[in-house]
Amino acid sequence: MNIALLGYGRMGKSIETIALDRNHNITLKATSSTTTFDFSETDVAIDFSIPSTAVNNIKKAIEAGVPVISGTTGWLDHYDEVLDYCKSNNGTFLYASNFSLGVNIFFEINSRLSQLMASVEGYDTEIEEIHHTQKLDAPSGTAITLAEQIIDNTRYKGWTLNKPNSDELHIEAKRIPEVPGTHEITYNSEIDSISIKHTAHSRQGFALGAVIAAEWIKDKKGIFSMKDVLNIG
Ligand SMILES: NC(=O)C1=CN([C@@H]2O[C@H](COP(=O)(O)OP(=O)(O)OC[C@H]3O[C@@H](n4cnc5c(N)ncnc54)[C@H](OP(=O)(O)O)[C@@H]3O)[C@@H](O)[C@H]2O)C=CC1
Ligand SMILES: O=C(O)C1=N[C@H](C(=O)O)C[C@H](O)C1
Repeated sequence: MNIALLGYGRMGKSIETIALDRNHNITLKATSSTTTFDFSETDVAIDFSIPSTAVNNIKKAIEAGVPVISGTTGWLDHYDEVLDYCKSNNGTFLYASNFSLGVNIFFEINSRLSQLMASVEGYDTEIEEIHHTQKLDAPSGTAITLAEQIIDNTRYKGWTLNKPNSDELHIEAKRIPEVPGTHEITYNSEIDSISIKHTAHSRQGFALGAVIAAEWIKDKKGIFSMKDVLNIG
């Protein structure tokens, strides 16, 4: 399979290593200085770029008739616009805030735990995410997905990075050098605490998940999620 990498930073390079190991070819390595995207030999585009350029990258791939998967975070205010663009161009698109198998299992656990906690009184919930200091967005896309699951199932009406009101779920975003990505959800009461935590030890899981998603989506049409790829949940 021929893969175009839209973004050739930490993730783009990790994806390249795994894609080559799995006998794929890289046809484009786009960075901030790339002026033209040549998709003529491309089967699937993988976007891991920066929040301000992700929408444009995704639309360019869709316009060229190339299925595109995006792991870039921090652009979700434009998510519906991208879905509309994909539908009106009969394109193929998949976004995941986190491509690792472990985190996608963690999403299922988080959803179930929040359903259980919904009927129990006396607990306050908090999410903590820790990432490397180069990360441009806060909170992480993964923390937003986790928060949305909790909000869907419990008394919380929204999330905040600031001091929360009683109906707001607090997300604490910490930046520490070299941390690939850690997410912890804690339910605290006077009596006890319940925590679940996912710790990425490297970027390998994110990159492998992205390549598996690209292999899966290659000849498909429509809008998909990692639940479709991994057949979980
Ligand atoms: N969903 C998931 O599983 C994961 C998501 N992420 C997300 O992926 C994104 C990328 O992360 P990471 O690789 O660490 O970031 P990096 O900063 O290492 O890489 C970003 C890349 O995007 C490039 N870029 C900037 N502007 C453009 C443009 N106009 N067109 C194409 N490429 C461009 C940069 O080019 P240049 O080098 O010239 O600046 C760089 O190569 C982030 O949003 C991060 O949150 C990260 C890990 C996992
Ligand atoms: O920027 C990162 O590095 C990561 N970003 C994603 C996010 O925002 O959730 C996924 C992962 O945690 C690493």
